[in-house]
Amino acid sequence: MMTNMVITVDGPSGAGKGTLCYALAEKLGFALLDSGAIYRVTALAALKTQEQSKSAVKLDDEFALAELARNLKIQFLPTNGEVQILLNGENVSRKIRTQEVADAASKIAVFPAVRAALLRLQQDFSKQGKGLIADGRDMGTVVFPNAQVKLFLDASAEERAKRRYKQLQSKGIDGNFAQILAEIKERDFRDRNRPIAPLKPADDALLLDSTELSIEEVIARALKYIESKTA
Ligand SMILES: Nc1ncnc2c1ncn2[C@@H]1O[C@H](COP(=O)(O)OP(=O)(O)OP(=O)(O)O)[C@@H](O)[C@H]1O
Ligand SMILES: Nc1ccn([C@@H]2O[C@H](COP(=O)(O)O)[C@@H](O)[C@H]2O)c(=O)n1
Repeated sequence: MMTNMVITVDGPSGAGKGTLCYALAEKLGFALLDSGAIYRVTALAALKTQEQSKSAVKLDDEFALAELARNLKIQFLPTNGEVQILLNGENVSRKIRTQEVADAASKIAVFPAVRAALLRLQQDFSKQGKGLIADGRDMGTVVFPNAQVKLFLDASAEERAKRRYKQLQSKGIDGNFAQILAEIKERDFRDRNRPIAPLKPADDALLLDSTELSIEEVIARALKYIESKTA
């Protein structure tokens, strides 16, 4: 495998991108970019300014959000097989996973100035002297258009909501299935219909529908495709 190889994995929320990307990074010894986490941290930073009443950055203020994104003090710290995410030195790895932050992330992600402010930060992940697995919505279309391998992982909204529901249950949280499904559909709609970098497969991406596939089957198919592209 080439040391500067980039493999992109795009798709909607809950399709299993994070699970697949983590497995691929482990298997191939590649670095990992969780671009959704970057949008989530930016959203959290904006929400935090609203807790302090002065200079609050609103979620519809494109240019204040972009300024915030440009000055983001974000760190990714590999710790015991996981990556801790720090914002201004504070570990926000758990805080960014709430539904409130997910929603806020998808609202601020519609703005071109915010996306432009975060572009270089994401592209720099490919400069670590090893291959990169990039997880997101526009990895294959905008951030790494020249990636050697592109995957688009999908699943029905109902299946993705079931997965989220189970995931919450496994953490002892009693979710509401109808509400989870509605939130997934709402985020899908925003991500797919925004004018800039909408969620869609790159022309040269392999489409993988995981609705009927186990995690192991998805990983096996992805690896087979990567091998076929790099042989
Ligand atoms: N093929 C699969 N079959 C069943 N469950 C799956 C499958 N792939 C992933 N899961 C489970 O679905 C849940 C969501 O997966 P994951 O977090 O990888 O999705 P995602 O696409 O990264 O979502 P997001 O974009 O919102 O971060 C996890 O609990 C994961 O274990
Ligand atoms: N490349 C990306 C990645 C994410 N987003 C937006 O962030 C939201 C949260 O992403 P998760 O993958 O962590 O769920 C997502 O709904 C998108 O709106 C993006 O625009 N581009």
